[in-house]
Amino acid sequence: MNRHVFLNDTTLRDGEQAPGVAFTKTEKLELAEALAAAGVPEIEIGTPVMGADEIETIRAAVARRLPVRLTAWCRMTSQDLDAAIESGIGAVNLSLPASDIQLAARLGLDQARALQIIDHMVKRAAAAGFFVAVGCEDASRADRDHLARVIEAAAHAGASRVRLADTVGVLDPFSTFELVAQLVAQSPIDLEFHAHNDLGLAAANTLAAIRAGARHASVTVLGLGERAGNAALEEVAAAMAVLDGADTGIELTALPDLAAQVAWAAGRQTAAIKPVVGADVFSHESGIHVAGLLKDSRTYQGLDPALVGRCRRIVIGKHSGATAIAHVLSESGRDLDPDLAAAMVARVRRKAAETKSTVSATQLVELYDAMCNGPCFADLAGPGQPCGERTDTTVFRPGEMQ
Ligand SMILES: CC(=O)SCCNC(=O)CCNC(=O)[C@H](O)C(C)(C)COP(=O)(O)OP(=O)(O)OC[C@H]1O[C@@H](n2cnc3c(N)ncnc32)[C@H](O)[C@@H]1OP(=O)(O)O
Ligand SMILES: O=C(O)CCC(=O)C(=O)O
Repeated sequence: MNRHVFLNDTTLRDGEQAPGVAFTKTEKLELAEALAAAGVPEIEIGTPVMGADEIETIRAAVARRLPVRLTAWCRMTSQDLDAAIESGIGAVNLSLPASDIQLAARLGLDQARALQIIDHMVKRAAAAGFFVAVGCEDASRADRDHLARVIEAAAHAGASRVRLADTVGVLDPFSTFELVAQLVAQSPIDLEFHAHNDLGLAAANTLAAIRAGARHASVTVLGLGERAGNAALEEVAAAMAVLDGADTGIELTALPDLAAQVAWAAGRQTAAIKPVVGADVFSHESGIHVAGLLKDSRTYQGLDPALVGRCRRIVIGKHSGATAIAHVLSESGRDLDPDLAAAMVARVRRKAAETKSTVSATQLVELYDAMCNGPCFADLAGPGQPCGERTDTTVFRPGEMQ
C-alpha cells in the first residue's frame, strides 16, 4: 500500500473510558509525550466538558507543543465546544449519534434535525478556528443514506474529516469493507474508522476499513477502551507493516515500552498472549517448532520480533524435544549425549507436568546433572560428563537465528 494511513491514538480519551481507568495529569502528559515520540500523528487527549481538571490537563498538553495534532472529544453541543475553547486545543471531534436508535433513544432527534445540528455546530467550530472532525457514533447501525448525508453536511459546513464508529462492535471485516468502501466513494473529505473489540474483530475491522479507503483509523495502546476496548495500536501498526508493507510513521520498536507504560498507568496486567507486546508471544516451547526454528527462523515466525524491538526465546516445557533440550544445555556448556536424550526428554516432560510450568535453564541443568551423577547414569551413558556454567534463560537477540 503506498497511501499514507494515519493511526490516531485515543488511549487518553476512549482508553481512559475503560472501567476504572483514570490517568493522572502527569501520566497523561507523559503518555502524550511517549505517543508523540513513537510517531503517532494525532492524539485524542480528552473530553473538555468533563470539567476544570480535564481542561487544565488539556491546557498543559497543548503547552508542551508536541509534534502531533491534539484533539478533544466533544458532544455536538455549545457547552462542549465552549469547554474546548477554554482548553486552548486546536482540534475537536464533534460527536453525534448516526443511528436512528441512538438518535431517538438518547437525544429524541430524527435524522433531519441531526443534519441541522451538524451544520450549525460545525460552522460554529470552524468559525472559532478549530480543525473539525465529525464523529458518527454508532455509524455501523446507521441508515446508510443518512450517513452519506451526514458526511456531505459535515464537509459542506467545514469539517475536514468524518469518523465512522462501530460503537457497539458489531461489524466484521467484510461488512466493514463494504460500508467504508461505499462511503469513501461518495465522500469529499477523509474518513476515519473507529473500531470496538466486542467480538474480537477490532484490529481486523480496522485493516478492512483501511483497505477500503479510510485514511485514518482510531487506535489505542493495548486496545484499552470501553468494554472490550478498541483496535490496538500495536496490532494495527504491526499488521500494516507485515501484511501491507505500509509505513504508518509509527516507530514499531517503541511499542513494547509504550504498552508497558500504558498498562502501568491504567493499572492493568498485559496478557502474556497479547499480540506484539505480550510476554510470551515470541517464546517457543514445542519440540517440532524449536527444531524447525533452529534450522531456519522463517519456519515458525510470522512476525519478526526484531521488527518490534523484541527477542525470540526458546523455553523448555512439557512439549520440548531433544533438539531444544540439547540446545539449552549447550548454552550451559553441557553436551547432551544422544543416548541420554530420550531419558532427558521424559524427565523434562514429567517435571513440567508436575509443576505445570516451564523448566528454566537452571532447572534443566540440575535435571541433567542429577541424571549424569545419579545411580542410573552408568547404565545410560558411562561416567564423566563435563559440566559447565549454568544459565537461566535462552534468549536470542534479533537476527541471531537465521
Ligand atoms: C461512545 C463514546 O465513547 S461516547 C463518549 C463517552 N464519553 C463520556 O461519557 C465522557 C465522560 N462523561 C462525562 O463526564 C459526563 O457524562 C458528561 C460531562 C459528558 C455529561 O455529564 P451530565 O451532564 O451529568 O450528563 P449524563 O452523563 O447524565 O448524560 C449524558 C447527557 O449527554 C447528552 N448527550 C450525549 N451525547 C450527546 C450528543 N452527541 N449531543 C448532545 N447531547 C448529548 C445526553 O442526552 C445526556 O443528556 P440528558 O441528561 O439531558 O439526557
Ligand atoms: O464520537 C466519535 O467519533 C466516536 C465515539 C466513540 O468512541 C464510539 O462511538 O465508540
